[in-house]
Amino acid sequence: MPDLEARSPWSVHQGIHQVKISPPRLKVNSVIRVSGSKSLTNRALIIAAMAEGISRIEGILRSDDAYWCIESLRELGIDLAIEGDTAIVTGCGGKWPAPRGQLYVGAAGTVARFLPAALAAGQGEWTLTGSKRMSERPIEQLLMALTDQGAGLQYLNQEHAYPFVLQGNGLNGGNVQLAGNLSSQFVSGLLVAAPYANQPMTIHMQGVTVQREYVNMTIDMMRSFGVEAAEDLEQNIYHIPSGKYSACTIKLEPDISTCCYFWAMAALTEGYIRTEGIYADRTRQPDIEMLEVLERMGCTVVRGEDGAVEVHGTSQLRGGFELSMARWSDQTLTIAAMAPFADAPITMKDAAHIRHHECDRISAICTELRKLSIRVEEHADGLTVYPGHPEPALLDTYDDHRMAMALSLIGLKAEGITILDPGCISKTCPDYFSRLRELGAGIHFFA
Ligand SMILES: O=C(O)C1=C[C@@H](OP(=O)(O)O)[C@@H](O)[C@H](O)C1
Ligand SMILES: C=C(OP(=O)(O)O)C(=O)O
Repeated sequence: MPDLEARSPWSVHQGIHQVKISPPRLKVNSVIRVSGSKSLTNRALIIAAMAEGISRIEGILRSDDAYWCIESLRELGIDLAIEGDTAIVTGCGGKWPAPRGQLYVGAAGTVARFLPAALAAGQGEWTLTGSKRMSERPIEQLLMALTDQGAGLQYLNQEHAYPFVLQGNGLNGGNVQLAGNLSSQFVSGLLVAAPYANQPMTIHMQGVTVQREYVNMTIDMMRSFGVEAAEDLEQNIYHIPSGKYSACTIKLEPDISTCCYFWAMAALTEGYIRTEGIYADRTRQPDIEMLEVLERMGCTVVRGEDGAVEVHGTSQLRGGFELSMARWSDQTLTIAAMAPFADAPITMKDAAHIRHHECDRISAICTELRKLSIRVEEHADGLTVYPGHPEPALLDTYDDHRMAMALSLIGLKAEGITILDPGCISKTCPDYFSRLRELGAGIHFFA
């Protein structure tokens, strides 16, 4: 059952239980403007809230994940105005105006993992709660590190999990050990808060950090607000000097994870999609890797100097390869949805940690592809999908926006695809189905 409490006032399709997607009569052919990156939006909002001065963040994402970030910051006493897709944030210099409060993070991993460290750097006591799924997602390694750094933690249900009461006593700084094998968000959260520690901090990462590009996005955002964190890949450490963020005006890149669905639509329908505002050779967003895979599948991709990306689809998608999703695992589901239409099997691996995302994504996508009579093999860290003709089916989406958006792609090529709980897309892309309709797909909602 979806946790509807996590659907914010910015969510859509309330009371709609199913949506049937039918293939467009014509090939998609459109220019798409995608909203700001969810990951960049929540980084910029939290850092701006900690900064000295008033920041202007242009191109924010208006979705559930951003909404709960904004609401949490307002609950902390931050003066935060939203004008269209611009946020004006009056920073507190690391001293949260409201030293007590109830913070709800929804289903947003970025808020759930970034806020605790930012609070621990301050003084106060707050109760943090989240969606049902958030209480099942890993956060122990981060909370252990914060405890070592001086935070007080009282768990209200399961140990080392949401919900909990956090007492901020300031961060000690110095050496911190942290693992990144379950999520890159733990180190991102600690990095964001580290400048406000009582002394410079050195984070010693233990082993491999998944989706490490997101940590680079964090470091870049910190730099935009005036703090330079140093990364030593050899020693697997991050060193953060003491300091404060300075307010700035920043324009956020579009969300490339969302762009991937539209690029996939061109691939699947032998159509054409142009997105703008993305400099493919400069972005840190790891899902940009999708473009190379679309080329490998036979599409033509143009990476414009002007920030335009064009994807031209092909009559027959090519398969017969294996992909490591370690760097860009959010697109595992998108690739899996396209794979039945390739001419040979596609294997995705190195994505075990997505079993801890909005749902156990490997198990979920295998289950739903089998409902479509697609042959699929589940592996501990991924899956192999074989070519096939999806049969009509009613598909579950597990309260997971990426399950809903990926499975909907199948409806652009196969008849009879209906998915449950379309509103779950509100986590990062509330206008997804209206966009699909604009592109010519048949979209029929059922209460
Ligand atoms: O830091 C971020 O903005 C994100 C990090 C990744 O999570 P994990 O590192 O937990 O896989 C990614 O899947 C998520 O969509 C956004
Ligand atoms: C895993 C995701 O989000 P988060 O971890 O930020 O909730 C996602 O958007 O696919």
